[in-house]
Amino acid sequence: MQEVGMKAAIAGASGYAGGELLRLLLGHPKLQIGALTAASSAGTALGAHQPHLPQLASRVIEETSAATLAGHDVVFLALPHGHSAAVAAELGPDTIVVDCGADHRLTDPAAWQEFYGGAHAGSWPYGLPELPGLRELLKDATRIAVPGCYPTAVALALFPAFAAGLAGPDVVVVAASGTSGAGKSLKPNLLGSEVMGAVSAYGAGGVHRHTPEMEQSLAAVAGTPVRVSFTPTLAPMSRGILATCTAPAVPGLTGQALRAAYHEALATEPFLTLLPEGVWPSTAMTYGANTAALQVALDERAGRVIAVIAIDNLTKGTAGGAIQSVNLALGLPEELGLPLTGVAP
Ligand SMILES: NC(=O)C1=CN([C@@H]2O[C@H](COP(=O)(O)OP(=O)(O)OC[C@H]3O[C@@H](n4cnc5c(N)ncnc54)[C@H](OP(=O)(O)O)[C@@H]3O)[C@@H](O)[C@H]2O)C=CC1
Ligand SMILES: CC(=O)N[C@@H](CCC(=O)OP(=O)(O)O)C(=O)O
Repeated sequence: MQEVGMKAAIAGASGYAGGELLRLLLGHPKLQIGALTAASSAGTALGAHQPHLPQLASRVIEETSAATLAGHDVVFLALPHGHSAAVAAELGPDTIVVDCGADHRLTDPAAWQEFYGGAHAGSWPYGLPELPGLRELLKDATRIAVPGCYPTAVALALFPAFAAGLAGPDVVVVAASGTSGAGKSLKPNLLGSEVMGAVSAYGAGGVHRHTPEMEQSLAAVAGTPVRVSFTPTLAPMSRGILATCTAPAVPGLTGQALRAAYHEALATEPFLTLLPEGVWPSTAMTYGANTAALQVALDERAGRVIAVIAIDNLTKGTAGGAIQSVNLALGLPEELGLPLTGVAP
């Protein structure tokens, strides 16, 4: 694979995920920014949509088509669900195609049908290198399915417990997300006056489309089916996810053994941090960084493992995670061009 002067196109360049891809790619030493494409904003300057990226302000957005995306080493698709498969099918097998949407994440067509509906496009290597076995799979991959933002948080929070056989398959997750998780288009529950000054639940009762994706990842680690009860909430912030994930503790588990398992699983992971004992994750710790901040505890009274994680939904939860997987696929250092530090306070 060529290593210098590689070009990346971004489809969906006017959106939130596209904007975060561009922000990170501007600092990537091996990937140059090629075509920028979208839909209704085609023909307009990027500066009208991503004013925080002045270096690219005069670049003109093109229509999303096989022709505009051709001739790139990497194509990032940051399009609404259901729009990636047709575009990807027209791109050559040597192009690395990265789907930031959901189209290629689920391996089970029945789960796709239940939660998304319509034809299942098939599954691609899942872009979460930290999960057992996936880092190897992503090396030399030419098609990559970027995980959903909530499923990224939940899989990273619980994989150490499942990999060590310390948790049972009855998972409960309550997670708060910033509003950028919903994309740029206007939605009634996302108007400023609905969001400011309030945290609200939505998509509860087993209906959120990220549920089967969480179950798929955790089952692969556990080697047994896993059930997830997931309740998302919206928090009055633009970015960030804070997920509290719990699962039954295996009999006899001690807090010390649980912590040791997390310590071991995370020790060599460049983007994952087990916080010092007593320090709990906050979304501020990972703002704009491709990192995850974790804490774990054993609730002895309830007999449950409690794992809390913070990520930035647009960075580790989408664009940063996507570039991390592309680095692997290109044989580059996994951390290349990716921020490892948050912003404080
Ligand atoms: N936001 C997040 O935290 C996360 C997002 N994702 C996924 O990334 C993808 C993009 O999300 P996000 O950036 O938030 O969404 P936005 O709504 O912010 O942006 C959508 C982008 O897609 C373009 N677009 C819309 N319809 C079409 C079409 N028919 N053909 C080509 N381009 C089109 C839009 O262009 P135009 O402006 O011209 O209409 C825009 O650039 C989605 O699949 C989303 O689920 C994944 C993980 C997290
Ligand atoms: C806050 C908010 O609305 N979040 C979105 C999920 C974020 C997202 O982009 O989902 P994908 O990764 O599947 O694209 C939601 O709950 O539908």
